[in-house]
Amino acid sequence: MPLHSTLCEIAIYAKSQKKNFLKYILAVKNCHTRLFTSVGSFEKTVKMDSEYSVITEGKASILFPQNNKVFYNNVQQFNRDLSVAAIRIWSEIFSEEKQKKAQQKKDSDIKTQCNSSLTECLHHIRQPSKTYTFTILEALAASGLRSIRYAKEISNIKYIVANDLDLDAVNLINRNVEYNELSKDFVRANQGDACSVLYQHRNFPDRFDVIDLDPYGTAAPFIDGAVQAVEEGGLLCITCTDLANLTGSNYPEKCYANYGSIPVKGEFCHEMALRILLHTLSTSAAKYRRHIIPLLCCSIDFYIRIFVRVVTSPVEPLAKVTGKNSFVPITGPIVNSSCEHCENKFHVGGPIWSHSIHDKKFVHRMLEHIKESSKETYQTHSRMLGMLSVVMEELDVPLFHSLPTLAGTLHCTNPPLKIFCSAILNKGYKVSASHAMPGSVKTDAPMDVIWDIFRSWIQLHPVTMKNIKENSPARKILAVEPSFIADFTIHPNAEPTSRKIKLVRYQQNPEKFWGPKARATGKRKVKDVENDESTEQLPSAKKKNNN
Ligand SMILES: C[S@@+](CC[C@H](N)C(=O)[O-])C[C@H]1O[C@@H](n2cnc3c(N)ncnc32)[C@H](O)[C@@H]1O
Repeated sequence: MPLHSTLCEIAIYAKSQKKNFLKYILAVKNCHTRLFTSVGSFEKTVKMDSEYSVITEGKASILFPQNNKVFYNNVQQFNRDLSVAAIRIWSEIFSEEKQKKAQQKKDSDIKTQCNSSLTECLHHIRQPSKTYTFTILEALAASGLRSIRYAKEISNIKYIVANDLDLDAVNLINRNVEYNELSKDFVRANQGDACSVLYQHRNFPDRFDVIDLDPYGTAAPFIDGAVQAVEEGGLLCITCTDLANLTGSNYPEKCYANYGSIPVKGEFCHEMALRILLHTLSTSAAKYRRHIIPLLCCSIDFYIRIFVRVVTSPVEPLAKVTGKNSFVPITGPIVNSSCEHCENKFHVGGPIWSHSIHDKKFVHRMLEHIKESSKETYQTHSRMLGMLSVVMEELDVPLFHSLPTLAGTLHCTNPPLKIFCSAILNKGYKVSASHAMPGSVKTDAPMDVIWDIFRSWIQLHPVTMKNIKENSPARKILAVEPSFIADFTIHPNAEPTSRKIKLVRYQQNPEKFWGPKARATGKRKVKDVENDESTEQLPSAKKKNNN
């Protein structure tokens, strides 16, 4: 039977079985070494001699070497879905800003022209508003999947440079561009060191409007180039997977060498990792009279991903402003060498970015866009909705507490999250969860209020003091009478809407052995702890070193 009629039969069968044609072909590839497929008017040859498999993600179908030589990690689909949505929303805002500027210029031109000629005036009024196109650099592009998704799923792109150091990767990008029927002028495969490419494009008008850095491990070597090569108001999208360094699981020197900051081990370490990366970006940008505006910064699975705008401005909010052009240095340190509550020694960490890590207006717009989109557009749709909803609810204060750790310090039972949050709210403070950890407590309540709530809790649920060592933090904290008795009555805002309506707030393990391609060591356990969050089922407190 001729090959093309065999293929037709396969296609009809695949359709009747609601199977993806290409995936189905893959399943029968062992029967055929060479298949011709026709997609629309485009005829292409797919070599199916077990060298390649086809992976479909979003609107892109990627030929991917079976021997896994060029990096593909399907668990990162959430990263790519989120990036498509973020770039889409950023590009709308970028275009609106440009249109507004153009409109202002037009208005002033009209004013001038109308004074001289009515025809000129009408000509100006009738000019349609321009659509702004933008450029993207994916500096470490591997198979080109991400660039091809951007090309197919985001409007108004002028062109994309998909760069990789590895020649095999560049050949594969070219093959995939062709396979997806995109022009090589639209998605331009380029072989080069990401740093060189960034430095070659650091001056106007060669800069890129969007730069995506998605390396193995740390993005630190590329940051200096990226903050220069991004256009005014442009977008940096950065992944770092070196969380062992950023969270202090390795030697702190490694993090200091890469990011100029010391990590602190603690339950908040993943948010601290985000703030360390933002600190590095902001200090790098400051060298070039630029500063960063974080739009969305997320701790996800085994990596962090941030979306940040870069603008030119000499202002760095480091000193106290006392008048126009007059500053005094900030004062400090604001703490002693040991803790006033438990008398333990303070550990030094940072410096970190202490301003907002999300722009809520941006996140809201992104969330609205995702709600209007379907699971076909974003296969990780429910997770996107869940995470961004938690981000929207997140309080704008740095870092957070973990209830089990606080309870562990005092050797008491975990207060249910809802009851503990109610006590904070009833005392007049704000509270939320953090997207970075299930069961987290983000609050503007000071530490003495937190310990007083625990002291009140312990009055209702006493601890066995004989089990607590002398001179332990627990003894010191519990020796103090609470300055108020906490009100544990359930507060109407103690349960966030995202939990009430049962969104996927925190991710379950996406698949067996998930993580960075080289299996992570000491990786975080991320499980769906929705139930854990609501009542007493929080992860049990670690009985550690405190007594
Ligand atoms: C994690 S993969 C990129 C995955 C890709 N962004 C995606 O979403 O599918 C990292 C890639 O960076 C490339 N690479 C490593 N060092 C590089 C450098 N200095 N310049 C350019 N590419 C580099 C590797 O060859 C590899 O293909």
